[in-house]
Amino acid sequence: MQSESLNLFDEEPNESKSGVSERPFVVGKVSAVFFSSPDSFYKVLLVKVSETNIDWHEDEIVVTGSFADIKEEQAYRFVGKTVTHPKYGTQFQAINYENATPTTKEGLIAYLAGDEFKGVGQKTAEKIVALLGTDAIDKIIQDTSVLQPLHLKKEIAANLIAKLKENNGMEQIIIGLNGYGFGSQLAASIYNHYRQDTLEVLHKNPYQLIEDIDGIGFKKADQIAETLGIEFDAPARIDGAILTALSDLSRENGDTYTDASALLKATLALLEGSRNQAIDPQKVADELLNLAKLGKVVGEEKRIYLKRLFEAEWQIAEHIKRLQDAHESHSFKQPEIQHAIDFAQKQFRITYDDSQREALLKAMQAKLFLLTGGPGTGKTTIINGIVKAFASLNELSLDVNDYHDTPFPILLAAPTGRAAKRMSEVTGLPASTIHRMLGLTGRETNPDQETKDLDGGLLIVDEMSMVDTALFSTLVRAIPDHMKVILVGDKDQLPSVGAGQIFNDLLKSEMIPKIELTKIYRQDDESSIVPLAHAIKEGHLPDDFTQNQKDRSFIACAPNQVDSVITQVVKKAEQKGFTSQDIQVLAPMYRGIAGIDRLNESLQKILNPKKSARTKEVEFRGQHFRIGDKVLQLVNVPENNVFNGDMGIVKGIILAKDKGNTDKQDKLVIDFDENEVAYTRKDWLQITLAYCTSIHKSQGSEFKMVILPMVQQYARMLQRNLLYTAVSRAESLLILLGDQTAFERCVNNLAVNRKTTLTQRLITVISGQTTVNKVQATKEELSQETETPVSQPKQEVHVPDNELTIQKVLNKEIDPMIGMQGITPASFMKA
Ligand SMILES: Nc1ncnc2c1ncn2[C@@H]1O[C@H](COP(=O)(O)OP(=O)(O)OP(=O)(O)O)[C@@H](O)[C@H]1O
Repeated sequence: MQSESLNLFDEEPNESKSGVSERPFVVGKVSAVFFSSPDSFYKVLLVKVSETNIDWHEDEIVVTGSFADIKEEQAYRFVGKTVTHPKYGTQFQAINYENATPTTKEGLIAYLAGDEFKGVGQKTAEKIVALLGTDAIDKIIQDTSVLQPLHLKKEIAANLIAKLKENNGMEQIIIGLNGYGFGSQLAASIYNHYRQDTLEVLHKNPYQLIEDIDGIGFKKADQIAETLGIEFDAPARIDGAILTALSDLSRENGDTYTDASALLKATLALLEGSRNQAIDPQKVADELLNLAKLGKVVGEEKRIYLKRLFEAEWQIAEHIKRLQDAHESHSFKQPEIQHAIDFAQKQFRITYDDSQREALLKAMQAKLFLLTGGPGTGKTTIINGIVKAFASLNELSLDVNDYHDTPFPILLAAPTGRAAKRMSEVTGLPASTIHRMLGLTGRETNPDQETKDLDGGLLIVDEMSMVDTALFSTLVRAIPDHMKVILVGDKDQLPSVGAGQIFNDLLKSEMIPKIELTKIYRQDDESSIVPLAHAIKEGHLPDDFTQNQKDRSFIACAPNQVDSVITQVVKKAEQKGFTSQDIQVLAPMYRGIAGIDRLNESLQKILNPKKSARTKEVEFRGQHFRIGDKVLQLVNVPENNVFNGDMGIVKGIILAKDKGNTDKQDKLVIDFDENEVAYTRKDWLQITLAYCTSIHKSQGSEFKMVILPMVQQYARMLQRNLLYTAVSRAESLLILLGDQTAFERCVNNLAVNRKTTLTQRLITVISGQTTVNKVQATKEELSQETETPVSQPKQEVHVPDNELTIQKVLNKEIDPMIGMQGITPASFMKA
């Protein structure tokens, strides 16, 4: 059974005895499978060597690599290289393998007569081999009718064929994937996605993998394509590059669409960067048009969208309209609501000011309501008021113990675990992450992913500024008609990491009732942090910026001093009784002398030093983890109840060599608020040291003491919403340091608005007003339009050659309806 394996290996082949160069190989029976990864094809095998061309004089060798279902006592031929593992010594690292059994008649008979093939005994096996020879298996797989002359019982033949196909099918695929140089993890993702069609998809269009598999970029797909002989200007290659460029641009800039010239530039950079061959821009323009026809991208006016983001914006608008048009289970008259607000006031012993009262009234009257405000303006106070008033109007108990068999009727959610936890603390009610509430893992790639049905009368989502287009479209889709929805956030904070600026767009549309709270309450308690945050928001630094206050100070220093100044501040704070949990250093960038990586290294030395040579520690990608380290979770893993942005403490380190560690793997045990999670090495990518974290990752969290360096080296990161977000993370102490001009640069640099069209969609769908030429045309109008395309206004500006080509396409050929034939906004409604 020969496998197809392509030569993507970079190792030097060995010179064989015959003088023909041969790759290092080991042939032998597998005597034990030491380790088999549960979620990839990675395995560690012990192989009894029968033949090899490497310098090896022992009977057995450990072979590692990516293998399908390996059977003990079967022989395989492994191709790869020898490596020396620091702990386990010399091993053979297989890059590929093939089944070496059975090559002899006897071997094949014994194999077919084995337990696996029910009903096939020694006699039948002999007959099969006598008829079909030693390549019987290949013959049967290729054409099952070759078995007919043997008149086997129907079930026996069917089982034999199915088993052979199953064994060999998967094996062939893994062998094929190995041949393309995929690691075991990626091979598992690819196999799980395409199953038996894996190699067919890969051979037909390797660029398809970029769209379907996380972790496969253009370069990797292009490498495979090149080995398959796909030409540098093949349409599939250009399509792959356009789609990658479009998605990269939206990820880098947070935009939901891009323009032709940026897309063309990025596409050409990918194409020419990967194979160093010039491409005619007209070809890219032609393919863009083709992708639009196929519905993979959508062109509208001068905007080019990835289909999923285009649809997501429409879906959001349509679902918001659906929710606004529907009625709540019970609606209440104004005096009843006022009464409920008075009741809440009494309960909380507070007097709401006029705008807070208005917020409460509107929230209770509207089906959907937006609440925004800076720190300390009373957002949480209003959330509490809404919950109380809603419960009293609907005569609901707020005691969770009263709900045994029915779900709690008020849903509270936030985008991060920490924000959800805070929400739960301040309301005294259960709150969860949006992902968990929807039953999502956060790793979904399908935009139409099914979610849990939401149940209840009221949904409040906090920290809305962090919610991106993809998540929000999934969320609104899941909200039932009768549910009241309150979206709360601070519009001036950093926008979401993913594409879009949902909360800002919702506010800007003027289509949804909203209130902005501006009166600062926390100021009364002499805090100077909250007024600083508000001054930054308004675009200036207060006069006393550099003067030390009770709760805030500024230390001027050069970039190369940032590290040592922070270390000194932290040492002092520690002496004063602050723990590493209380102190949080925030910085905008990972790299550089004042970057997060460097600061984490220094902070770890102070807050959790290596006490002696015997201190247990593990190393991963340049970071050392010790017991007691503060770490940050970087991705959502709902199975373990840990989410992106959660902070934990390393509670245990279990080494592979430790006695009693049965699975022989290094493990870190991390405690997230009494939820202990074990991470094996392959999961360590999910965590990082967290003494210093990025400002983006700190969103939705607050810390007792925040230390914030700002230096000119942070360059393009120096933006107002970044500084504002960082400053408003501090609960009671804020230490600013660095270059005053860098702080000034932040406040003067209003972040550029992201390119999105949600506001337009909302206006179009809700008010029926047309803001975009064609998007709300009816189906009939659309079909007419496609016959007589509307030409776009000519561009007067001078554009370079490349851009001219694509502009030409945009102006003449891509009419606004591309990708929308037969589609109305209602088509984006997913029930
Ligand atoms: N009308 C009011 N009268 C008196 N105190 C108030 C009033 N509104 C809010 N406060 C108080 O002001 C402080 C800040 O309010 P709250 O925590 O609700 O603001 P926030 O907008 O949620 O702030 P942050 O976003 O920083 O968490 C709280 O101590 C709260 O009790």
